[in-house]
Amino acid sequence: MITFPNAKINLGLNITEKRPDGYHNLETVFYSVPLEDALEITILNDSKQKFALHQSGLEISGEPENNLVVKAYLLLDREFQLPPIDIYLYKHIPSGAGLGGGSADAAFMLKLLNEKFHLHLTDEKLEEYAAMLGADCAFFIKNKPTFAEGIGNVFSPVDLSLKGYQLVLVKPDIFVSTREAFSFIRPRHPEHSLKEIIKRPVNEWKDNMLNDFEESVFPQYPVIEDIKKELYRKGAVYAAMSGSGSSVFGLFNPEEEIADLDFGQAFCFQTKLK
Ligand SMILES: C[C@@](CO)(OP(=O)(O)O)[C@H](O)COP(=O)(O)OP(=O)(O)OC[C@H]1O[C@@H](n2ccc(N)nc2=O)[C@H](O)[C@@H]1O
Ligand SMILES: Nc1ncnc2c1ncn2[C@@H]1O[C@H](COP(=O)(O)OP(=O)(O)O)[C@@H](O)[C@H]1O
Repeated sequence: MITFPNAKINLGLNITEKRPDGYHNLETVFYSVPLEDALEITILNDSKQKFALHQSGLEISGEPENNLVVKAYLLLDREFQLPPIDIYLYKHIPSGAGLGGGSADAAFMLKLLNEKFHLHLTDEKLEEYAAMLGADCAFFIKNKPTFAEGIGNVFSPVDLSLKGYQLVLVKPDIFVSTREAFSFIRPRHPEHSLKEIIKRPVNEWKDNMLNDFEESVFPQYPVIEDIKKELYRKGAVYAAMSGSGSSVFGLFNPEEEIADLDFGQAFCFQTKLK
């Protein structure tokens, strides 16, 4: 059985408070985009091992045991004693990009196991498991436009469609650690809630919607800011860093002719949103 975990972008991100547990409260809107990994599982007949992870595509740092798809499998295996499986992961979503690729893989693995092994878990239950694997992981269970608050795990639906807009995603060869990006932030409450700003027309977002991580990440990596400026020069109606970086996305009007994009060696993905 195969599935295609997709990336997300953050439309606005305000870091409002540091909590006693070291985590931060934030406000953001998660929006799914069709940049996808491929994830397949088959039953493993060699019962000496619980799982075998076969990885291809972009490299993922760390040991297989720390891969979030494995953590997702082991989490459900503890509860439901699942058969051993082969896991095939084709990685296309860059890591350390603020695109939630690892979190998407984990959430899609939970959904895949639920379906393959007829576990009958509801979306709400799957969200509970996903939240144990990463702060933004649960978003990918329903995978619909979502306003997130708390540590990024308290959700409400957002009535928003960017259908028809052209998306350009650029990821320079820079890995931003989410943990490190948080450590440079001075949290503050925004003047206007993102919940209100997101309801305004896309062409008003530029002057109103902020990603607070830009303030801490841009001075450290000016290349990332340059990409954002270039996207605006090319006619983006809105451009911003996604999550804690290092990817930057631009939204272009449906009829806009985007000319001569050249981001050198950076990973670049372009699509019309559906
Ligand atoms: C902040 C966001 C916004 O989208 O960044 P991106 O990962 O997308 O860049 C996400 O919510 C991130 O979610 P996720 O990447 O799952 O975070 P986790 O693995 O749970 O946390 C990584 C580290 O970031 C810090 N962290 C994370 C979330 C949060 N609300 N406050 C924090 O301070 C903690 O130091 C934690 O150890
Ligand atoms: N399946 C996976 N895909 C990507 N990264 C993974 C995966 N499993 C574990 N990781 C680890 O998670 C970290 C963050 O990856 P990812 O969630 O893709 O980035 P981001 O938090 O920037 O959206 C990486 O450093 C990587 O080592």
